[in-house]
Amino acid sequence: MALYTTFDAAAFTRLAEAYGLGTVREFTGIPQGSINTNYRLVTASGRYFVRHTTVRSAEDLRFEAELLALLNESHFPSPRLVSTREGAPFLEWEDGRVCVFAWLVGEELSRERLTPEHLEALGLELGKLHRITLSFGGARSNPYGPEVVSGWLEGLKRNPDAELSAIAGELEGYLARAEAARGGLEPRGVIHADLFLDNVKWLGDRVSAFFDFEMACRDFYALDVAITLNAWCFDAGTYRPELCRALLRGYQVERSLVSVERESLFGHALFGAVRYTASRIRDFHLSGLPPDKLAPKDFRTYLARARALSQMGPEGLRALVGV
Ligand SMILES: Nc1ncnc2c1ncn2[C@@H]1O[C@H](COP(=O)(O)OP(=O)(O)O)[C@@H](O)[C@H]1O
Ligand SMILES: N[C@@H](CCOP(=O)(O)O)C(=O)O
Repeated sequence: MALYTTFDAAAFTRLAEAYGLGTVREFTGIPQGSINTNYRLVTASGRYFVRHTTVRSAEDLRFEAELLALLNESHFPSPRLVSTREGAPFLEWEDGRVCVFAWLVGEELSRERLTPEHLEALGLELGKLHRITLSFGGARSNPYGPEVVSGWLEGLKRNPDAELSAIAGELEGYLARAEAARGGLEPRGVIHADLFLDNVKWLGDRVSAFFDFEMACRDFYALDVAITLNAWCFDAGTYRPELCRALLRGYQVERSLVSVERESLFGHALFGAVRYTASRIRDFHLSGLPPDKLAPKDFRTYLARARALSQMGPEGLRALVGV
């Protein structure tokens, strides 16, 4: 979320009043995240995660709130969104919209600690998410689909930094290859769309929550699997086969990939690698915020994924992940 805006005690007092949270005790900015401003808020009634957005629409926030309500009802490990006193899922506040979540317990895992057991558990929960949300009626298309990513690359090609401009050209080639290798009549439904290490809390070896559902939308299930694979199973320039296989093993306990999804996995992974290389260049590399306000995320590690995928090709990826 980062810290794009600073809020003072008076603003948090107004917020606590609107939500009925009791007296404000402390509030601290959180530099992690990307496009929102986040705070940890402690009041007389407990600890909360406060997310202020200037980007998301009321419809986006309603989709997220309704999805979280279904996940909570289904006992899926997910955040509890706190409603305002008037029962609304968000509030127009400080020139944007704010959501308040109960503070989550657990810890985020670092890459060095990941084991196949973690990936199997993660895959299982991702499969459950896809299964549970079959009954969800909300509509939201992917805000970061191929047309949007292509527009980002167009813009980056005009960047005065020759290296960035050359990378944008390289990414356009990967995007075209990805688009040719995915899609068609693939199963679609509700996906998280941003399942990175810093969006999952763990209690021991158990997933205690998937969170940050702000990018959740309707798109290909296999894209969610591929985004997760890229995020969790690539380290020091290479995909780790034992982690990839464990992720797919866990996922398929809940939901088997159909043949067209196995074939498209490469296209989704390459698309995901391009999309996150480009968004990291835009949101982090070019942001201008110092690290105490925006914890940096390296676009080169995503470029490395795109290059590795491009080299291995569809059959190489299928062999690697065992599908
Ligand atoms: N409900 C929560 N409880 C505790 N910590 C949270 C909660 N939501 C987010 N965080 C922390 O804040 C960080 C940034 O949140 P995140 O939702 O990923 O931001 P962004 O949407 O900007 O990427 C997370 O990595 C996590 O450490
Ligand atoms: N997960 C993305 C950036 C989006 O930030 P998040 O904090 O909302 O996950 C990345 O790592 O590039």
